[in-house]
Amino acid sequence: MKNQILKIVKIGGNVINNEDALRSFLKDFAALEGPKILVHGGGRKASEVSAAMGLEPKMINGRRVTDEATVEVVTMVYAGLLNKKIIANLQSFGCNAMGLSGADANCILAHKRIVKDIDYGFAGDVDAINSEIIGVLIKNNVTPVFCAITHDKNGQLLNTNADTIASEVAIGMSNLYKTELNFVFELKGVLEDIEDKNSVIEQINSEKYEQLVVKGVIADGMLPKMHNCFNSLEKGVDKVKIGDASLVKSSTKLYTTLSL
Ligand SMILES: Nc1ncnc2c1ncn2[C@@H]1O[C@H](COP(=O)(O)OP(=O)(O)O)[C@@H](O)[C@H]1O
Ligand SMILES: CC(=O)N[C@@H](CCC(=O)OP(=O)(O)O)C(=O)O
Repeated sequence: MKNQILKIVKIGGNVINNEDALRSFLKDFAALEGPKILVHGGGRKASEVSAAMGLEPKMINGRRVTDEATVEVVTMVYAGLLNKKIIANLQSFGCNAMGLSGADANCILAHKRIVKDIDYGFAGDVDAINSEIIGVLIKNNVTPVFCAITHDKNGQLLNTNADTIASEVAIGMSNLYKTELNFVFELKGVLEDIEDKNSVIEQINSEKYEQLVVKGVIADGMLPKMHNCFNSLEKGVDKVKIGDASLVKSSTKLYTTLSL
């Protein structure tokens, strides 16, 4: 099967929060030929729902501090509302999708994120991807759709950055398939100047990446996204691209390609 290309596409919270943009993206994703996996975030919606419930959203270095009440909210938002809404839309476009958290069929095993001096609470770092069971779904023409929830096999659900899930799933699946990872967000790619939406940097290798970080061109959510891109290339993913929703239709030539 190593001659087949598996596409892993990740969509972020800003696309998900726009009803029309989401539906249009899902229509294009459904039409994508060949084996594919969708990974979705939803950070914006989770922050809105948390705030409405009187919980103040708190992010550190692009990751959500997830206390006991917040892990319940993110599970309801990611694994419930958003995942099922996405599945229903994909079904409407003829794509036989199945919505999954990392706990379902033990697809994504994680452990509580431990970082010196920062308590992220119930945030998870990925340990293992069950490529065998995911492969069985794909071979049976079922498209897996993962949300940003994993588990630790001791009954604890964990909130895991959706970019990290996408890159770990791509790495895990590269023992079975050639893998291409696409990060879809609201901009056309990684920008040289954040104020100029067309200033897309078309090629970034690891050397250029370091220069861009030092110059302060890459910041906020783009920092963990790029880190995940290079991590996946180092661990066997064949191709990584960052761009807007037209990336999936291959109707644009303007996007960022990452290389080592
Ligand atoms: N050089 C850059 N090019 C593009 N986006 C950048 C750059 N530096 C920082 N960003 C920020 O990173 C954000 C993308 O990260 P994030 O919000 O985590 O994406 P997602 O929508 O996939 O969750 C962009 O919305 C933008 O504000
Ligand atoms: C631990 C952690 O930070 N989890 C993320 C998961 C969702 C996500 O990554 O959503 P976007 O892709 O829309 O940003 C969060 O709760 O925001």
